[in-house]
Amino acid sequence: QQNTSQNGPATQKDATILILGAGMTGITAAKTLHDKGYRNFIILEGSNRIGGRISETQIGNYIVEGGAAWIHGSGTNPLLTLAKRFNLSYVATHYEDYGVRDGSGRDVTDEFAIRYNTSFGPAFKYFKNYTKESRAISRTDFTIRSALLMGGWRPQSAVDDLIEFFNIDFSYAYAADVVSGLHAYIYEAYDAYNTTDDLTVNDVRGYSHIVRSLHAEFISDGDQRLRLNEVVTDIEQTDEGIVVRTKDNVTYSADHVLVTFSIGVLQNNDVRFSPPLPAWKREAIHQFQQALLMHVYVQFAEKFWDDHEFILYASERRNYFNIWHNIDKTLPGSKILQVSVVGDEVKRLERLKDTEIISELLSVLRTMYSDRTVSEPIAYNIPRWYSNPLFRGAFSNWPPGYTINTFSNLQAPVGKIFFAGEYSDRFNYGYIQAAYLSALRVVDNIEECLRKPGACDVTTRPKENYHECNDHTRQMYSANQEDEDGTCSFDECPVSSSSLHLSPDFDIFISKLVIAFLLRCFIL
Ligand SMILES: Cc1cc2nc3c(=O)[nH]c(=O)nc-3n(C[C@H](O)[C@H](O)[C@H](O)COP(=O)(O)OP(=O)(O)OC[C@H]3O[C@@H](n4cnc5c(N)ncnc54)[C@H](O)[C@@H]3O)c2cc1C
Repeated sequence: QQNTSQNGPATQKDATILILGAGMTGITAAKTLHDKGYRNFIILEGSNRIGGRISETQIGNYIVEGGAAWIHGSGTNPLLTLAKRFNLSYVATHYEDYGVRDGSGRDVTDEFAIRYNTSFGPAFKYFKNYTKESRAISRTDFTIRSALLMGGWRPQSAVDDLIEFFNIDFSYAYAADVVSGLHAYIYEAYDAYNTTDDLTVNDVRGYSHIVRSLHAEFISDGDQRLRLNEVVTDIEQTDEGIVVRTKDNVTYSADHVLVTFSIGVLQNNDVRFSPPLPAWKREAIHQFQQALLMHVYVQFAEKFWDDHEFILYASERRNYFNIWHNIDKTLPGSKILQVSVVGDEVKRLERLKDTEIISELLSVLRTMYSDRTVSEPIAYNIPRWYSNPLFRGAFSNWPPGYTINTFSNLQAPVGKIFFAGEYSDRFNYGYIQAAYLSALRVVDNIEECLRKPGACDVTTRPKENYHECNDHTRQMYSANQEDEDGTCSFDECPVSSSSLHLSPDFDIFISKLVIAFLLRCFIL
């Protein structure tokens, strides 16, 4: 491959590995490669900074988080370990400290608490148990909505809608109807971290201080291996290697490429692959979900709102400035409110002018506080992630019916093009710890490739028929091979009769057939 880079080192290829994207995934991957002794990499980042969707922004004299704002899960969460290592400042999030107002400005906090305790809370518990049980016996997928319904939750009022929105939509940025119940692993991840707590970041250096600190541990300022403002447009893979082209028509050549762009960027075809990605990979990418979330920050001269950490608005219009986070609690004296919306409402708002958005949210605040004076804000900040071609949304979500097999395809490399990012960690997808963990996983895979030249030359579809390994699946299928990630592959043998249950006679017939088939498998 000819070296056509304008400013690359004078080697046959510009680098052994090109890392595309300098968010948490890209920087963690580069640091891990560095620590393992692989130093011949180049990081290409489209924006003028590192950190990606971890991005602080200024409002008045305060620094707030336009993207990720929470450490989801304390305890042994590896993200918290990083936060502690780099002295990031954060405070506990008190979701239980809330007040609720309705569309007439009435305080309906008690009604909210009663409905939560008597109906939503038990149904939510039911859903979590049902999920665990369903995995243990390999049930097919279901939506969070169906599990909540089975648990007895039937929202009937604006207050009920708000309870659900605060507990489901505010986490997933999708409604319960379109989130996989079977693959809602985050609660188990919390269990594994031995925590139920979230932490709000309130560091003047911004949450991205963690990414910058990781970066500073292995690369010094001015090191040419990090190239900012390089928007990748094309990735071409040939037998000789991989060539990456940028918007400014600069090309970089390498043996391996790690793509860390968001699932939204990949879905939007912002980057062309040549040859095109195989169908199994495109299917895996396009069927996953990119959730939309927008945090708007407004600062006022005087604090007029209730003294709770969360101020909730029970509106007849769901997902319309319902969740207000009182930043005055996390940045005392700031007189800042953060309001969050998700989904299609984000698309609508991102198309409006800032002043139009502020005017809408002010009218909501004036409805909630009809008895008080709500003056114009003195400052505001409105991050737009959905319309930014480098992000195309906030974080990933696992849709109902999306299988573990397809998820394996989502993680899998295509030849020597590797993929990682917050969407590609099975148990923490969506969160920053997922970005971090996915980088560690993918570096192991790249290293295997580097150690055994030729091992990754062929583009193969990953194994079929993945199921979670447990006693039930072992009984249902014959040949199995347990993988490190806890999945089993059952490549050849059929489902046993126990799952069919048509009639006793038919069951016996099928059993005989299965035994004959298993014997054949065994002999072969
Ligand atoms: C509003 C919002 C709120 C969130 N809240 C939380 C939270 O509270 N807690 C939490 O844990 N997570 C949260 N997240 C998710 C979290 O930010 C992500 O999971 C994580 O930062 C993703 O890191 P990444 O490196 O995988 O991807 P990214 O950060 O997206 O990094 C990918 C990089 O690739 C670059 N790039 C994209 N396209 C190109 C191109 N064509 N050429 C070159 N470079 C390109 C981008 O500029 C970016 O820097 C939130 C995200 C948003 C947007």
